This record gives sequence, structure tokens and C-alpha cells, in this order.
Amino acid sequence: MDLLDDSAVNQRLTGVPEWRREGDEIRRKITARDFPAAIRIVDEIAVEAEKLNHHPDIDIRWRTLHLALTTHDAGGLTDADFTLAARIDEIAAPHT
Ligand SMILES: C[C@H](O)[C@H](O)[C@H]1CNC2=NC(N)=NC(=O)C2=N1
Repeated sequence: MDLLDDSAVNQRLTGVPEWRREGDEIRRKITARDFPAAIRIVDEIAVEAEKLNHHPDIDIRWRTLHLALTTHDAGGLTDADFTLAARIDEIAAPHT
């Protein structure tokens, strides 16, 4: 997987406006309706992450999730991060 340069990262960020860049990661916060909804989001993300063989860091605090994506294998951000970010947005939408 090819590392994206800064301009490629910025271009892809425009497609996932909920996400912001923090160094070698992109991050977003999801606030679900309640704790069970937050856990359902995590459960659906787990299925997708396995399909894509790409796995987010997830911090769970009551009904708020903090997600971070990076490609450790490549040492930075790649298309895999933006593909998963877009899927996470689709998964989260009905639960928020
Ligand atoms: C061997 C396997 O392909 C790697 O460990 C995968 C698994 N999931 C991963 N997920 C993420 N987010 N970054 C990776 O570099 C990564 N690598």
C-alpha cells in the first residue's frame, strides 16, 4: 500500500469531512444515541475491519467513540485508511 503525500492526504480528507489529520493518523469522534448504540457501531466496524484487513484504534467512553486510523505497515496514511473512514461514516450514520 502506497504512502500518501500531504497533498494526497488533504485531497482525500475533503471526501471525509468528519475526519481530521493528526500527524500520521486521521481521527474522528462519534457520539451515539446511547451506550448500546455505541457498542453496535463498534461491532459493525469490527466486521468491516476484518473484511478490509484494516483495523482502527477505538476508544470507548460511554456513548462517545474516538477512532484513529493509520497504516502501520506503510508508516503513515494510505488509501486503506480513507476507504475504512468512509465505511465507518456509513456505519455510524443511522446510530447517531
Ligand atoms: C499483517 C496484516 O496485513 C497487518 O497487520 C494489517 C492488519 N490491520 C491493520 N490495520 C491498520 N490500521 N494498519 C495496519 O498497518 C494494519 N496492518
